[in-house]
Amino acid sequence: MGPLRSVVLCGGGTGGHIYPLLAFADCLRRHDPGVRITCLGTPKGLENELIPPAGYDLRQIPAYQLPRSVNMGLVRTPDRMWKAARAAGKVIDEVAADVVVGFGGYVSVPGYLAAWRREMPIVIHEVNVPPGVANRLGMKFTKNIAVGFPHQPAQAEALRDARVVGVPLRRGIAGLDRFAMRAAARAHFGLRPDLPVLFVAGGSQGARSINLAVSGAAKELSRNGVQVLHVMGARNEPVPVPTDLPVPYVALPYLSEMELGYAAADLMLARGGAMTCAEVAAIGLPTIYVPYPHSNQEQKRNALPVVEAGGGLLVDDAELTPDWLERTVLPLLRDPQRLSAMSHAAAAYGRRDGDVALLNFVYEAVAR
Ligand SMILES: CC(=O)N[C@H]1[C@@H](OP(=O)(O)OP(=O)(O)OC[C@H]2O[C@@H](n3ccc(=O)[nH]c3=O)[C@H](O)[C@@H]2O)O[C@H](CO)[C@@H](O)[C@@H]1O
Repeated sequence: MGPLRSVVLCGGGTGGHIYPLLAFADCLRRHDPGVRITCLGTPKGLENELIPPAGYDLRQIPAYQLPRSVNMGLVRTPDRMWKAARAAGKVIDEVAADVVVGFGGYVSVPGYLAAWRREMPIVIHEVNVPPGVANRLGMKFTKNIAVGFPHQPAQAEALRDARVVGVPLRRGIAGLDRFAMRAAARAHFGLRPDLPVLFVAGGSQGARSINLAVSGAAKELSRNGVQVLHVMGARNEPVPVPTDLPVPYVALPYLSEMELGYAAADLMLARGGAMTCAEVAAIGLPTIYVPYPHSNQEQKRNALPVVEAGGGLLVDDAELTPDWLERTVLPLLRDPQRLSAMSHAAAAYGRRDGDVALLNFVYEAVAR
């Protein structure tokens, strides 16, 4: 029996907040099979599609509008947020939670408020380099703040007391030996074992500008012996790819087993979502980052540190053209030493043990 009997987890809205929650829940269950795990969600959030199928109890609380700024949120906390907080409190009481662990997204604020009112431990985990509004609100109520990556000077004040624990990753990715898995992964996708592979994935939704640039470069890449594994995004209109290519170009709408894509690849082309940054860094996969140009440059700020550490390259969305890709990808894939140096730099920046490090942090917070 571990030190915890019951834990309430909250995080929702986008996958970026739910995936680390699930990886953490799995870790908790592995280490402490007797602990009761309850998750909070709102009726329409993506959490409804991801959490129950993973085998965790999801309780609904009412949705409300998250204030745009942290100060506004505290000064004029809307009635609907308190209503949601009361509903979160009911769940916390019913399951006799020892701690609330939040991963951000609007569903976590009612959890933080309810736990604060009960003077019980709150732990916040932030995946993005710049913390989101929900977590910044929560940070007013606790000093138990864990972050996925070292913070940057701009966040020094908000994250003064934060501990860097890494990002909880799915076991299939955290435990991946991509070189040992390479041949099997390439065979799985019908790729040739002997030619380099560029793996393209634009985050959980896909990215149209990336799709267009890569399909535009398809002929030239293929003529130079580069195979492409391209996840276009389930919600994106598929971009046509030339059919008469001399080497395989495999296009998919979505890939549930991302570890197979990572294992097949020599080089990745990706957005800068926090989970993607954490995953490719942890497994040491050299990556060209094309951050989503909006949302307050959040993705650029996620990708920049690993790029500055030598783990990849960064290109602005507007500059990603087929021509840029050909000029960058072809020489890189012909330079195994450079790829290997990037791989080592990425792996030194990333970490695979974020789930266990966060669990230890939670144990400490509860014991305090
Ligand atoms: C446009 C936008 O606002 N994006 C945000 C969103 O990113 P978004 O959710 O798009 O991207 P992330 O990179 O954080 O996460 C994507 C996750 O989906 C998985 N995956 C992806 C494609 C696929 O086919 N199969 C699959 O399993 C990846 O392995 C990864 O675990 O949340 C992130 C975390 O808060 C933020 O950093 C991003 O800025």
